[in-house]
Amino acid sequence: MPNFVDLLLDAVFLVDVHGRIVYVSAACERILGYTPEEMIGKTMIDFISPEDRARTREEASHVMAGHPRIGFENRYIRKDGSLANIMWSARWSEVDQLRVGVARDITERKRADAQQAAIYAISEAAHSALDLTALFREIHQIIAQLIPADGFAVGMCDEDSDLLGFPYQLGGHGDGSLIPEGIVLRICAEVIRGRKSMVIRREPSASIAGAEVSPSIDASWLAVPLFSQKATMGALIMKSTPGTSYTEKDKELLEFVSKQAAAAIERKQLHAELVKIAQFDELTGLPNRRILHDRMKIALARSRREEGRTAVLYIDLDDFKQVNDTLGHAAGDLLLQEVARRLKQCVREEDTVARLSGDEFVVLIERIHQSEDAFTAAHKIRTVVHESVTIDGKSLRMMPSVGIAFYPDHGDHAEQLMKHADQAMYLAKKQGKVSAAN
Ligand SMILES: Nc1nc2c(ncn2[C@@H]2O[C@H](COP(=O)(O)OP(=O)(O)OP(=O)(O)O)[C@@H](O)[C@H]2O)c(=O)[nH]1
Repeated sequence: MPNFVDLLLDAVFLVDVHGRIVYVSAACERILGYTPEEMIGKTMIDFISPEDRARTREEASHVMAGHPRIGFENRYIRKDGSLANIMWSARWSEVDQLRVGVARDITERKRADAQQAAIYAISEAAHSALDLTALFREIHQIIAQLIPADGFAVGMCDEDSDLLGFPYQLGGHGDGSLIPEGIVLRICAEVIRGRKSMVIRREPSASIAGAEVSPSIDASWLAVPLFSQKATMGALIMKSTPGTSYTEKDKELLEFVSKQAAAAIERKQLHAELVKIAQFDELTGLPNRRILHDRMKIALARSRREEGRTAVLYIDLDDFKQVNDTLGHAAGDLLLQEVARRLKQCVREEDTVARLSGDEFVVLIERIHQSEDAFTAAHKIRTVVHESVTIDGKSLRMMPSVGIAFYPDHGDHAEQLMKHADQAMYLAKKQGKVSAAN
């Protein structure tokens, strides 16, 4: 074979009928780390990644049966233990009784393609995932395509308490339990605090945050921080499959993908925050008018189906303005929060307590058997809200006026019922007692 073959960037292999390498060009050293001398005389299949051996054997028989092929791909184990993705052009030479194969190293291209695909997939998931949990699940699946793992978890710092929690974790066998090992907590805390990725190989002597890793843990760990625009919001952590170890390359890959993952998580968190703002009253945390309207529509549809009754209680505090005027707006805010808390106490978990605006609240009580049930709730509300409350060292007593309207007695639709309950509340305010719509 003339020498110029050694100038080729691809490696040329000649393999005999028994699968033994009889010649390989110099490029094999650049691609696989072995010199031609180290490869010649060896069985080709032994260099192939075990998962790819069966289909490579099949492919070789096909070529040897006289079917030349361009584009077959498989993975080889390099001398340093890493994997090389190879694309082949091969044919069988009947005269020479040799398989001629040209091997192209496509590892970098594969990696770049996989990274690109992962980035697209993650930004896609940021839009399509219904909530954060769904997004974490998708991020896990996308990363699992790139880096094999037996377990995956997302650690997130709570912004207020600074505590580390694991909103998502999955063991490799689907049992969901990656975290029994306290090691996960320690690695994540260390990665977040140090703002630096970590690869823990399987050496039993490895120490994390001053603690010895148990020698019984037959796994390698890979963790990278998730950076938000402002701070480190959490970390991604992966546990390797038994017997394998993560490399610096894996770390670089996960760091690369984690940037996209962090952006997607941040976007989803912001979205969840906006949805919350749009649905809940900021001061009291109660559902706002919009959610009340939605829940009323659902409740009325259910009542219609079940031929049941639903009560709407319209509540307005008497002389609330005076609290603002005498003690200040901040004191008024505290009072409204306390009233919200007490109103929730007065009804069942499944009933809705909403704040309409200012000192106006609505309680929606479903599945009322008799009108008396709603009156009982209204009297309880008057009693509980009227109990004294201390604000800024001053003891106050509020009295709510409560008006009630019933489905189907006072209307079929939310708007009609609200109007009737509001009118009943005005009547109650005048009369100083609970009032029902006419
Ligand atoms: N502190 C505080 N006050 C608010 C808020 N929203 C509205 N208000 C005030 O709540 C008061 C409600 O007024 P009204 O219900 O008309 O007055 P009221 O004194 O309760 O009178 P009656 O309902 O007739 O007994 C107004 O002074 C508003 O400025 C809020 O979020 N915080």
